[in-house]
Amino acid sequence: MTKLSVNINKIATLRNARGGNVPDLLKVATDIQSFGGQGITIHPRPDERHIRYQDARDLKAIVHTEYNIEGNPQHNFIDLVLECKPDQVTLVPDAIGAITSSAGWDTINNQAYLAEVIQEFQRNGIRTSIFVDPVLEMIEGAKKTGTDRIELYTEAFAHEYDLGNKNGIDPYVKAAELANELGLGINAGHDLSLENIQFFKQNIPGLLEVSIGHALIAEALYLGLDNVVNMYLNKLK
Ligand SMILES: CC(=O)[C@@H](O)[C@H](O)COP(=O)(O)O
Ligand SMILES: NCC(=O)COP(=O)(O)O
Repeated sequence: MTKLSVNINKIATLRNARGGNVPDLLKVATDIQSFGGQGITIHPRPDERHIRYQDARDLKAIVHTEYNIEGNPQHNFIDLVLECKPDQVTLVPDAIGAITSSAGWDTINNQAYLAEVIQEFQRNGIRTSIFVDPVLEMIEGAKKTGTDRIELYTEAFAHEYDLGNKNGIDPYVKAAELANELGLGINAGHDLSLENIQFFKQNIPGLLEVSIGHALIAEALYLGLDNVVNMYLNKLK
């Protein structure tokens, strides 16, 4: 089974545009779970342009499905995650001020650093996942960090799929096969959508979880949040 974790960054973007509490992030997270969403993902960025650190704390009491916090493990982020104790932390090598995530970890050059941070989270009972490109050396490197899971960075797949090129899945299939062989759990995310999710799910062996935000919230403008969550759940069966 592949779990759907809904990334609610864009709800916070909308809220922050007016400085009040509309839409109410905590209510949206509650509703997504009652609609069937199997997890909530947030990616607090250092400038707090969408998710604020206080949101991460407040969500702890609200998320009764799987709580996943993503981010670059700088000191403030590490402290926040250790305080919130989510079910899972996903480490992403974002540059400060990056518009969005744009690359996976170099798991070879950052191996010692990642291993140290991962151990700290695991000691605190938090499952770890690290964001990686579908490159075999990087999957092997991920294994050596001790992480529980990897998150395959799916932007390249989504881009190729949009262009009508289904071969864009090939590196992801090879990466997933290797991850399965090595005993790494597999998550995936970035630019997944109602258009491409079923093809991705059907081709990736052992896909445990997808986190989807940007497209899902945009689709909900036309189709409604309840409906969209259930459309994803059907495609992930
Ligand atoms: C790791 C990943 O691919 C997504 O979480 C992405 O980082 C979303 O962040 P933004 O909503 O800030 O674009
Ligand atoms: N980890 C990926 C994620 O949470 C959502 O990415 P996107 O759907 O907003 O591109």
